[in-house]
Amino acid sequence: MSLRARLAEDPILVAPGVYDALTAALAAEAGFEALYLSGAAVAYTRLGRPDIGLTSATEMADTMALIADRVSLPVIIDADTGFGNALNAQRTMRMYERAGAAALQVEDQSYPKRCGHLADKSLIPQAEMAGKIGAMAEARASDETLIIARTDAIAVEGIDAAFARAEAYIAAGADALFIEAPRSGDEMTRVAQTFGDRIPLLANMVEGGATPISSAEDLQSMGFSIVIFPGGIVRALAKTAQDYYASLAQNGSNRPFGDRMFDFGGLNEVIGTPEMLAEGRKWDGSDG
Ligand SMILES: C[C@](O)(C(=O)O)[C@H](CC(=O)O)C(=O)O
Repeated sequence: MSLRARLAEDPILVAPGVYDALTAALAAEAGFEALYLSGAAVAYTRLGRPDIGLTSATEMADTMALIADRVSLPVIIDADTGFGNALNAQRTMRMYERAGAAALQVEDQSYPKRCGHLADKSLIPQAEMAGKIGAMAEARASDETLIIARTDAIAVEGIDAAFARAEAYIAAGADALFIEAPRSGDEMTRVAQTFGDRIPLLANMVEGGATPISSAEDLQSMGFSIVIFPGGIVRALAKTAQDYYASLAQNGSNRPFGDRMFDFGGLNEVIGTPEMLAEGRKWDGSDG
């Protein structure tokens, strides 16, 4: 089923954040139907730096291609601002589509952008963003590659302006809508009531961010069609890594941490080592 068709159906699509082929494989194994390749998670892990527009389109496209080579799930990729004007956004669309993305999320921040849950954001004009969406729609090779239009206007211009921008982005051809960082349950409900029955709506759950955390079930009953948990995996892994290194530094051994980590065989199972070695033997001429 195409992502577009899936978004028209219940239940809400839960797309966990991933940032490389390993996290994508683990999320696929857990049974998710789609993945979210988070720009924040790539900045956190590849650069060890915040989500403030430092990562490049090429780094994201490379990551996307590695994930598409490893898992066959649809991937929603964070295209940030499209990395410039409409022409840059068209190039980003073509690159990400070739790398295997099923949907691109593009936002109306001015460059350099920042995480939607940080202060001091700024926006490009509404008409310029509408043009960017139209340009991306024209550049895509397949109409099944979805454009998820994000507005960051709530924190900058207020919720009414955010809704006006969202209307313009729908008119420009957005396939789904992402109104970033509603600040209360009440604002979440307003977003859902205004748009939920007209276009697939995305909810963004950032632990400790501006929006109260709700369960997928509650978001579905509000009227949302997709929920992403973009950075949760990095927050979970970073905490484990910090504890792991502290334990190793203190003990000079991994033994005290043993019940919190895979051993050699355990990780090999996860990454498919037995299957790959068997596949290699099938082709290496050793079977006679
Ligand atoms: C969705 C997001 O664009 C991302 O990069 O994953 C971020 C999430 C985050 O910073 O945790 C966002 O701007 O909300």
